Amino acid sequence: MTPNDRTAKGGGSYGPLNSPSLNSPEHESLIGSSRQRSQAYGLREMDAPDFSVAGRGLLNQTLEENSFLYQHAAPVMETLYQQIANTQSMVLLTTRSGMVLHSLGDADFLEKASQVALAPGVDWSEKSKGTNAIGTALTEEHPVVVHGSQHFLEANRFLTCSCTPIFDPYGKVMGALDVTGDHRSYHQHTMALARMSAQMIENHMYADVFPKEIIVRFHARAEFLGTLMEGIAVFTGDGRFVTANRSAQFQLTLSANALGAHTFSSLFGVSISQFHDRVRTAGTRPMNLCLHNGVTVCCISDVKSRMPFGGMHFGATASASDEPAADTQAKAPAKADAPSTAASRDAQRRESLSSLRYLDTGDTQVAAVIQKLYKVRGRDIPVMILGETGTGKDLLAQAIHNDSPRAGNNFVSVNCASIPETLIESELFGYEEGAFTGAKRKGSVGKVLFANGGTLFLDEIGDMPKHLQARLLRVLQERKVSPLGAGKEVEVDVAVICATNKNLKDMIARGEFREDLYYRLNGLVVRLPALRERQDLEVVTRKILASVCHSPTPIGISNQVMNLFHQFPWPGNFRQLYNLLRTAVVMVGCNEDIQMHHLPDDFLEEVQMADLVLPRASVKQMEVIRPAPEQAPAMTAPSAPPPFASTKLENVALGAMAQALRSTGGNVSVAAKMLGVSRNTIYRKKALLPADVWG
Ligand SMILES: Nc1ncnc2c1ncn2[C@@H]1O[C@H](COP(=O)(O)OP(=O)(O)OP(=O)(O)O)[C@@H](O)[C@H]1O
Repeated sequence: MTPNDRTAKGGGSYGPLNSPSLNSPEHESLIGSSRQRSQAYGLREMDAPDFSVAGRGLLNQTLEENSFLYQHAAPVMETLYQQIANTQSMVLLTTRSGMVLHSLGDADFLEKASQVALAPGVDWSEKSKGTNAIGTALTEEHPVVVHGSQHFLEANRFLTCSCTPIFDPYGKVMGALDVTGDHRSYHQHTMALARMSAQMIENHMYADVFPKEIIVRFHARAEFLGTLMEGIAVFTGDGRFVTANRSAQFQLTLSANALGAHTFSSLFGVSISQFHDRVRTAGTRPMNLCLHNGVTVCCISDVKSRMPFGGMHFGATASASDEPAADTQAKAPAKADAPSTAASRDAQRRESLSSLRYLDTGDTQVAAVIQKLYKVRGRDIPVMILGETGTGKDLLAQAIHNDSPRAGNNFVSVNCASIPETLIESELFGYEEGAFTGAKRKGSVGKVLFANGGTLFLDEIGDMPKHLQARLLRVLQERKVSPLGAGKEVEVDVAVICATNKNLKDMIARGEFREDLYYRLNGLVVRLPALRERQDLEVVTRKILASVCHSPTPIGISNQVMNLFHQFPWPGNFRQLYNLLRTAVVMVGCNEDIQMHHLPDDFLEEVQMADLVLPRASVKQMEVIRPAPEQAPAMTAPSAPPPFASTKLENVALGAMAQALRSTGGNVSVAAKMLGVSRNTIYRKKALLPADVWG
């Protein structure tokens, strides 16, 4: 379904999708169709609900697959929950198939909800539970309230549920957000709250789904920018329409399908390069643009820079995919503004962008690299960055650019390994209109010219085909480019940074890399240390954690895990650490410290294969369960469990929870206090605990 279809289903409203009001004819017909489907699935009203919970492996896998959804939804769920706290309700997040991923709720109500298995790992699709808000909203791809007796299964009729699908920026359902409560506590505003929360999640996703594209946020009234009402439209670097949210479609008075035929300039009346200039001048202030339909809107755009730890800030950055079509570029592409304004802008930008200073987090090798780079700053000396995969070469290149006087112009990154060999020439050097059959109608300026005035970053330079190495060398020596089929040369002024994890000298010896190009590129050679060599592992771990966990309380990491991190060889370097922490944060839910059992099994397998042994002392420091000293129940304490057996640790944790619950007659609040964990931690494991623990 496209956003356009959603518009049709939403009855023409471009605000939050409306659900048909309770007991209206539309609502009754929707419930009626759902009941028919429930019967067709072979369900009977008096059936006991299917309580089965996905096994731990499947739940973990599902969490991992849905980690993007979870990360965006979890903080919004917290806010939503705060608004409905103490109303005998809970908030649930599900996958698009209806499996519950995460739940937050009032302790009393959670007890009741657990009786009908409203818990992570349980399937609430229509097929499994018949008419219910989650299953029905997902089937209808529309917000739905299912109240009391409208539930198909008798067992669920004490509930009132308001659920709305969550759509990805392309209009595909990716999950659902549900508020469920006791049917006596039904409130008509609950659905609106749920829908607004879902819209908040949807709007927040744009920046992460489109890290390289141009995102324009606009509204006729400046005060609506940054709110749920703002229009969001996404364009490629050369101005092609990608997608837009419902508000944008409404303001542009065009459906998503119709928008597909438009470009940035046909909708906003200015070319992308003019727009960039205006963004630079306006800074973070909204600027006025006139839409194609004559409506004037206030607009902001974050033309982005790739930041370490996932941050995004204002800046002029282009990546390999941001190449402008030749028609939007002047013959000599964008130069820096006048030096005086450029200087003050650069100063501001340096504060906000990924900068060398930002990468200096306490490792002496990195500090030495940064010192060297400061010395050549602004000298246009070619920099060659060496380092294993994932050590941050790309990030360093970006920081060098952002800290240079060229920061006001484009940073163009070309991954020589990922462009097909047949395309690399035209991608780099551009082509003239009609240069070859099938070429874009207007031709293309190519990455090198697009970087004019800025920085060209040649990543994986060792993978550049030999015949193109000669052409690149000529460009670097003569500072001129001749696009394919152009028959003329265009002057170009770029700073060049290249990176590789190959040994270029060996390649030269084997005749695979040109020696003359090597010496042209290696003005200053710097090597980024592997993560296992760095002394600032703890600092970077905490920084990454802060960036991947959006919880107001910083997430911690247990000593045991940190000890393991210190011993692990990190073959994938930062990339591996980043992905690992992102997954662990999903497992831990931003409320506790990361423990061994939150680490993914494949990582623990790697650990075992690397034959690492943790000191026994660190095993004893295990903080999975931290009982209050005086009240510690006689639990199956982990005197010395095998270091990396995550399942065993999980069992220890479950054993402790079971004992604590038994000793408190099933009182979750007291048990949680005894164990030093949150109530939600226990509820999350509820399905894995034996039935007799509940008193
Ligand atoms: N100093 C750092 N602190 C935190 N995260 C970092 C750091 N350096 C890199 N990263 C993160 O690690 C990942 C890989 O970084 P990057 O792409 O710069 O590495 P690379 O050396 O260019 O990798 P490759 O050789 O595979 O292209 C990115 O997600 C990046 O944000």
